[in-house]
Amino acid sequence: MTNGGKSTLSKSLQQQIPNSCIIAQDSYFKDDSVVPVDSNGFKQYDTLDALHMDTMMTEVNSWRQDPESFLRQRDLNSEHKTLDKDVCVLIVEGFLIFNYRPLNELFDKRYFMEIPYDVCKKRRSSRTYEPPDPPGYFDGHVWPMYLQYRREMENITSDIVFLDGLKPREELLAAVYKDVVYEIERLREKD
Ligand SMILES: Nc1ncnc2c1ncn2[C@@H]1O[C@H](COP(=O)(O)OP(=O)(O)O)[C@@H](O)[C@H]1O
Ligand SMILES: NC(=O)c1ccc[n+]([C@@H]2O[C@H](COP(=O)(O)O)[C@@H](O)[C@H]2O)c1
Repeated sequence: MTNGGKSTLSKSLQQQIPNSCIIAQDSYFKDDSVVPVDSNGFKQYDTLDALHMDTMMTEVNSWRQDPESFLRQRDLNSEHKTLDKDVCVLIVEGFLIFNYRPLNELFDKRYFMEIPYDVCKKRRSSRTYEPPDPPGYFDGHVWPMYLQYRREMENITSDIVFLDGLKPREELLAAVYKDVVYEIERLREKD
C-alpha cells in the first residue's frame, strides 16, 4: 500500500543483503497524458493500467536471465562482500506487485506493509508526487483503489507475510532480514 514504508525497508534491505538489487514499481508509471480521468476528474493512477508492467517484467526477466550481469550493469556488485556467490536477491517493491499475476508467481517471499487509514492519509499528505495529489484524491481515488486491490490480492495469493508498518524501521528491517537470510540458506541447500 502507498506510504506503508516499502521503499524505506527495501533500501535498507538492499544495503544489508549481499548481491541484491531493487526494482521499484513506481519507476514504471505511464506518462500523465495517457492516464485516464474518472467522472470526478481524478487521474486513475492507482491501477495496473497506469503502469508499464510489460517494461517492468522485461527488467525482472533480464535479472532472472543473468543476475550477476544485471548487478554489474547497475554497478552494485562491487560494493558488496559476497557471502554466497550463488544466491543473488532481487527486491521487487511496489504498491500493486501482487496483483500482476506474471510477476506475483515469480516471488520466493512476499511481504506486505500495512498501516491504518489515518496514518496512511497523514504520511501521504506530506509526500509530493508528480503530478501532486489534487484535493480529495486520497479519499476519492487512492484509498478506494487500495481496498479494491487488496481484496483482489488476497484472492490471488495466500502466502503473504503482513508487516505492521507502524513498527520502528529498525525492527521491521531486522525481522525481514532474518527471514530473507533463512530463505537464502534454504535456496542454497536446495541447489
Ligand atoms: N517504520 C516507519 N515508521 C514511521 N515512518 C516510516 C516508517 N517507514 C517509512 N516511514 C515514513 O513514511 C513515509 C513513506 O515511506 P516510504 O518508504 O516512501 O513508503 P512507500 O514506499 O511504501 O510509499 C516516509 O516519510 C518515511 O520516512
Ligand atoms: N510516480 C508517478 O508518476 C506518480 C504520479 C501520480 C501518483 N503517483 C502515486 O504513487 C503511488 C504509488 O507509489 P508509492 O507506493 O510509493 O506511494 C500511487 O498511490 C499513485 O497515486 C505516482
